[in-house]
Amino acid sequence: MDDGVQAMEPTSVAPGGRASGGTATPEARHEPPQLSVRAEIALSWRRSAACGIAPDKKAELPYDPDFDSDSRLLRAATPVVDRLASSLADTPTSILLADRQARIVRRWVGEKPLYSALDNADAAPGFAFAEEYAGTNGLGTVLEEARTVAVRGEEHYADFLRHLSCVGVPIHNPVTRAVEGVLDITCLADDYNPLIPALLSESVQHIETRLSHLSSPADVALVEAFTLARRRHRGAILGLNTNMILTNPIASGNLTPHDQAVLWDASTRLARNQRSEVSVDLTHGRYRVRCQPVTTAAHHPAGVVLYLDPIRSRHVSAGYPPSVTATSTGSTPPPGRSPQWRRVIKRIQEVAQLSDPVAITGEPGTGKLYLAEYLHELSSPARGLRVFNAADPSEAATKDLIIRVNETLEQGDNVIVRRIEYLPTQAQAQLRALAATSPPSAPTTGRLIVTAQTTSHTHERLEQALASYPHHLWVPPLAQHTEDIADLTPVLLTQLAGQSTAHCSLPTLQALMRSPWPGNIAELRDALAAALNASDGQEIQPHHLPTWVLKRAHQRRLSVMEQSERELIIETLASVGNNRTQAARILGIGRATLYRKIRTLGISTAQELHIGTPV
Ligand SMILES: Nc1ncnc2c1ncn2[C@@H]1O[C@H](COP(=O)(O)OP(=O)(O)OP(=O)(O)O)[C@@H](O)[C@H]1O
Repeated sequence: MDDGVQAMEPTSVAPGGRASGGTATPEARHEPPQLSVRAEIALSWRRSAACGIAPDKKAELPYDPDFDSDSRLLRAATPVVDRLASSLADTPTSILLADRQARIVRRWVGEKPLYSALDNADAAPGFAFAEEYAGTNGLGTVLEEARTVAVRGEEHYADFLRHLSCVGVPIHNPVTRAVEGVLDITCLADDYNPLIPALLSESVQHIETRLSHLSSPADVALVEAFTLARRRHRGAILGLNTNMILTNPIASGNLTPHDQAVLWDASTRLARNQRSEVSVDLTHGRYRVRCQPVTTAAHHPAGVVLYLDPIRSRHVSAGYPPSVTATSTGSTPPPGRSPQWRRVIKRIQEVAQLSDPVAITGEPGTGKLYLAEYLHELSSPARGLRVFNAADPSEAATKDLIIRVNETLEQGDNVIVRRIEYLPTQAQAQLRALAATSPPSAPTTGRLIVTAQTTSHTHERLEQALASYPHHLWVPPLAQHTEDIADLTPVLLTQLAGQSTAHCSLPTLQALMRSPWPGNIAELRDALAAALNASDGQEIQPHHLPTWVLKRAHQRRLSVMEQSERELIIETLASVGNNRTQAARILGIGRATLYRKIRTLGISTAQELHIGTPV
């Protein structure tokens, strides 16, 4: 009988030491014969093996019971599945509803004995069955394949699921066509009924219709505008709002998540400056970006459609002038492609051709030392480099410091003196005098570079001292070049993790770009260090970021009242591990009110707290 599952040619396979077909035994699984399994199962086994899943060990599935019980998926699915469940009551079947992370958000169980079979397999609300944790199964594999999949008994990759058979059907968002979740029927392995897929498909159709009625007017307006734009424009197009990102094939093939974050930032700046066009450097070159704001029928903002047209090829414009590329100097330019940052790099590049002393100033943590070291590498990499810190009490004996700086310069090594604002006026004058006596004409003498923290309150004497250096470079605060955060984060994460496996998801980058960063790059680095710690070292999601970052990263100007309410909610959620039931109780409001506030105060729209799917 046609069971509604796409027919597949059998394949001979034994992935991960896994035997196949209905004859596998625990022993045979370790020394498997090459048997035939359906191709989709074989593929899934290969993925499971590649994830390092041990078939004979019970998987440690991620467990998070604190999901949004009022999510759009649950609201759309519950009445439909209630009806299906009542028609299946007293049958040996259960129905599972999972979100797009393959986490079970609700289950309906027919006959009572099935409870223990499901519980033994952790098939209960809160547990996530993504393939990377659970191996081949009727939830995670459906999400991987984005289509209906049946997994019968021994087709499961892991032993702890082999007493069950299941079929999962993906639930698509009718507006975006993205998969929103999975509806699954699970039964004991021998109770599999080939009618199940058809039964599920019908229910899923009803759920999708209900989802379309629940879609936000903003999402519907954006999808409509994007669909229209697709027909008219041959190049890359993006549709963006805080809930979703839509791309045509040219855009999805060419844009990295970083590019998407850069474009998101560009569109925000365009809106702020009421401009409609900007040039942006992306991974594959420079693009002219035109921005079309989209509104709902009621004239509320719904997002933007961005049209991208290439200006030059990657070879000409790599975001940096060719003369500062890694190959020309042996050093990598500090990351960033904003006009402000490029100006800094260009100045360093110019100054690197000379050997005069240089003063680098800026707010705390803007990367002055990093740039000073880069200047050293660009100008005279063969020389040694010594860094002195005037703020360090152990180096504060200024007389010694001046002597040691002098000696080092005379030896021909370059010197960086950090935080010279800590030096007494007289010592600053001595340092300046040293600078004056290390002339460009003395090729054997090292180069002096000083850095100082300056703010709007910087003392006039320090200003004068700095002005007397032949070259004075000012480093802009990070708030003035937040678009560079997309380029900075991978470099900072590599600095922190020692390797480049970790990366930020787009919502995380969006949250980072919305933050004001009074402590500049040093503070961004601290935030990423904390996030890295909280994550699994792979993908950093907004909920991994420290709450102080999230608190600042609001999207719209809130009133003072709203702002303090927002902070209170974030703090309360953080204090109870993001458990919304507890948070609502502490705050003395109902859960539904809390969800509404989370949404209206812009806490969850970028999944900042990982407290459910944005709606
Ligand atoms: N452009 C950059 N790219 C990558 N990492 C950077 C960059 N700028 C700064 N960092 C990192 O950020 C941290 C702070 O930078 P740095 O010490 O250079 O700041 P600073 O302005 O000299 O600080 P201070 O104001 O305390 O003197 C360092 O860990 C540094 O490695």
